[in-house]
Amino acid sequence: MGFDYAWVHLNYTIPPAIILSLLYRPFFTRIDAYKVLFLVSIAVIATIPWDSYLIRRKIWTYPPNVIIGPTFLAIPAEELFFFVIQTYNTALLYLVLSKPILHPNYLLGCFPGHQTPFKTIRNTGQFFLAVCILVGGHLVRKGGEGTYLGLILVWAGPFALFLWSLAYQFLVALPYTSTALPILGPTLYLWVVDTMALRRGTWAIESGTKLGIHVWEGLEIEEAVFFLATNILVVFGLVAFDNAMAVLLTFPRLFPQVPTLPSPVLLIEALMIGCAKYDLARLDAIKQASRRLQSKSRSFYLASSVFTGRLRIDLIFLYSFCRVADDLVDEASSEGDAREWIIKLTKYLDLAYQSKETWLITEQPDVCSYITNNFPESTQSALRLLPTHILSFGPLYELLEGFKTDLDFHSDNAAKSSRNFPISNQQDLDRYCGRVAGTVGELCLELVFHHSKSPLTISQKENLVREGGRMGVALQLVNIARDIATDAKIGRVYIPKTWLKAQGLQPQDILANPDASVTERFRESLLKRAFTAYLTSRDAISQLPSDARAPIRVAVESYMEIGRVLVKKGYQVREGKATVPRLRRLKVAWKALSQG
Ligand SMILES: CC(C)=CCC/C(C)=C/CC/C(C)=C/CC/C(C)=C/[C@@H]1[C@@H](COP(=O)(O)OP(=O)(O)O)[C@]1(C)CC/C=C(\C)CC/C=C(\C)CCC=C(C)C
Repeated sequence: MGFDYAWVHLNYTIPPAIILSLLYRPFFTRIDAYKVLFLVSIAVIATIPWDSYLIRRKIWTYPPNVIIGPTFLAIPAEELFFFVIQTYNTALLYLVLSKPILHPNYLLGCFPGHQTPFKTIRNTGQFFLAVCILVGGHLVRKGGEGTYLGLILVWAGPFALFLWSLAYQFLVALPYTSTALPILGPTLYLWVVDTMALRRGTWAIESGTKLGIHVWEGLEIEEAVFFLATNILVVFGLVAFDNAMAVLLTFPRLFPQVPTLPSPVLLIEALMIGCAKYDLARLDAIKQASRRLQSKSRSFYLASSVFTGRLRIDLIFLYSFCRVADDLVDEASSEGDAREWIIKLTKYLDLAYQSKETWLITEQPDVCSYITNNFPESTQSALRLLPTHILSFGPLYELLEGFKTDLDFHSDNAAKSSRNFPISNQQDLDRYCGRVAGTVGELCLELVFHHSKSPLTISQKENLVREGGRMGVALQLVNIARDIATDAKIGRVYIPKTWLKAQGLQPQDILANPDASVTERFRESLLKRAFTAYLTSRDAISQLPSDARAPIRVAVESYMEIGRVLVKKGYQVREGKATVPRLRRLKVAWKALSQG
């Protein structure tokens, strides 16, 4: 009896497991737990017979003085633990690195011209893996020095071939950070650990069944291939799982109901569905919407990565619609054009909500053709994919009312001196914020309620919607406080005239000198109101369904952090706007998630 093998675990495999677990703990979802458990079970079941065979054939051995003692089918307990911990570590590293990824973005539809290169890649991979299996079989049959390598190839090859055939397209499309990195990182680490274990004599590879080739001094080629192959299998398994989930979540027409933890049969079914069945318009809309989110809002992009399932996709669609509508109005070449956009958007909502039976805009030909004929190409998918079957129309019309206030600042023919300033008093400010952002809070919550499994009573929902609306106001006040100078450049002053008058000022004074020291006083007042609203509504978040609680907290906190940065001053400015540094944003998200 000895503790050498246990010592390897204590020093080299358990510490990374603890570090990764602590790092990922706030992000860990039920589906993650399912994925890891699934992978670990398969790894253990698939490795036991193979490993047992190798030990019985004395291809590798454990001196009795390095293991504690208990064995299963000749495999020491420490070795069994190795299967679990290695799979766990590689899986967690994959999860950490894949967290920001929106997997539907990497699904590829059957576009003419796209398939040929992918088929070539698939065939090349299949050919390579088939050759590995055949070479492995040959080496095993021949016996002697190639036996160990042969046994690795015939064992790992078929699993790799199976997973590659199912998920090759995803494996190729995903960024290297979530494929190559979680394979190569742990592989290199285990090569180093293995070298040390072999040198210490914790385990020994018997001569006669190994090639005697070393990758570096002390690392046998077979050991190197073994660790590379096992990490490839773990990552291929996880990628195949995510590929299946992406198909299940992206296409509600193909899979109307997706259980939180889909069965292996359903996962395989999703992987077997040919891309010819994919809804290409929906796929393209998801890609466009997530690109829009990524490029336009750092806070909500970060927050979106912690939402899961179809709620994440629908929130991105909602963001995309809000952003497109806001930009159409804000970036119109004249006030008249902007008003024209609001009329068109109103007509679009009228059409989308006139029929109660159809559940998706994409299935309403009159709405689709209205969109095609009246909106720029780049905005059309955002309008078509707004989940109107889940959202009530009231907040959407209100949002457009809010945009009208923005236009009331302008008057094409008016001289600068006779500009209009519609925010006369605090009530006007509250009404405006409620319209452009309170509504967004309400809409977000409607999506949360729809996608959540936990039941809430009508009065609980009403209370949450009220608080969500208030939280939206808080965020908008932060937005206004941040953008005083950029808004002034386009002739807008959201500081109520009554506040200005109390300081002997008029909106024109802000336009003339938005960076004057007195502006700071108004910024402080706006932030004070923002934080009062935020503190009033913050506790309501803990009454949200458990799966949405932490992600909503991240969305709110990462935006409110802009307010905290503004309060402290000395902030970074990007494109004229105060920003929260990336690391600080990540810390905020991590802290918000840790609150559960
Ligand atoms: C995670 C995710 C994808 C969330 C999407 C949230 C969403 C749909 C935002 C819409 C944003 C938008 C473009 C709205 C148009 C009107 C507008 C400009 C509103 C301002 C947003 C700022 O967005 P922007 O892209 O300009 O960001 P930058 O300033 O450039 O960084 C607003 C400040 C409003 C945002 C308001 C909300 C997101 C509502 C918040 C409330 C909740 C989430 C509910 C909280 C629940 C309880 C119970 C308290």
